[in-house]
Amino acid sequence: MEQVIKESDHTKRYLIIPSGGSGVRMGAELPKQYIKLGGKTILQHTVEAMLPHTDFIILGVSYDYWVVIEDAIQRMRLADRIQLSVAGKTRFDTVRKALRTVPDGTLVGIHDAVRPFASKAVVDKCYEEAQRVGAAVPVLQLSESLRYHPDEGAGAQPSQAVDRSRYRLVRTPQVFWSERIKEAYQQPYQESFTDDCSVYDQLYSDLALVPDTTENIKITTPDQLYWAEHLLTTSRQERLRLTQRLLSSR
Ligand SMILES: C[C@](O)(CO)[C@H](O)COP(=O)(O)O
Repeated sequence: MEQVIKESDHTKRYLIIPSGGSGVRMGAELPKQYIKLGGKTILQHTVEAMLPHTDFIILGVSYDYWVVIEDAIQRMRLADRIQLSVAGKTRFDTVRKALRTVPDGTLVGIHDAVRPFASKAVVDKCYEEAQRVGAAVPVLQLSESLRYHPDEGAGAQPSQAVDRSRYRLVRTPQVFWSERIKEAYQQPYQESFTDDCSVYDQLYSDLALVPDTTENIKITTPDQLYWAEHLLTTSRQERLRLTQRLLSSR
């Protein structure tokens, strides 16, 4: 008999962190998730930040870093809640492989290895909203103007201003009913799949947008390392206090 999965079944929280990327945009010798900030790799910061909000974490790791990561995990608290899965050649392959280990009828988030600053409130809200509607993603409103830039080349149209209020920047963790995103990841890869929602969109339209905080940056380029170091060395309370002081200064 076919198993019927209800909305209320989606309570267990899985999280996949694809960590097989090479990080060419950072221009460092190591992939960006293995750069150290405050004595720990960015990946370790991300795992430590996400563990309290999830039941199981699956790290998609390439064979080159397998032993090092396994060793780092052994020394972490709650190591039994983390498992490794072999990374593929692309992010899409890595997520597809890791999804094989996730049971149906659960919630599964997919989160960038280089986003260690997702807030507790936003992560919880993404899992809660995904449980309710099927999928949820943190997004940020734009505070700068936006232009549409058509393809270059002969006969190209000029660039155009667009209405920024209709657009959102898309962040992670992106959370789904596991059976839905597993089904979506059965599709062949397309270039338009820049994140997991774009894979999900092909089959489903139920997706909640959760307002994100600006701090949940993806550490991609060298200048973002400064921000990351600052965010890691000050607590949220300290930053709020400083902001209040600056706002009230004359
Ligand atoms: C998933 C993502 O962070 C959403 O904004 C983004 O698409 C990842 O991009 P990358 O080029 O794979 O780092």
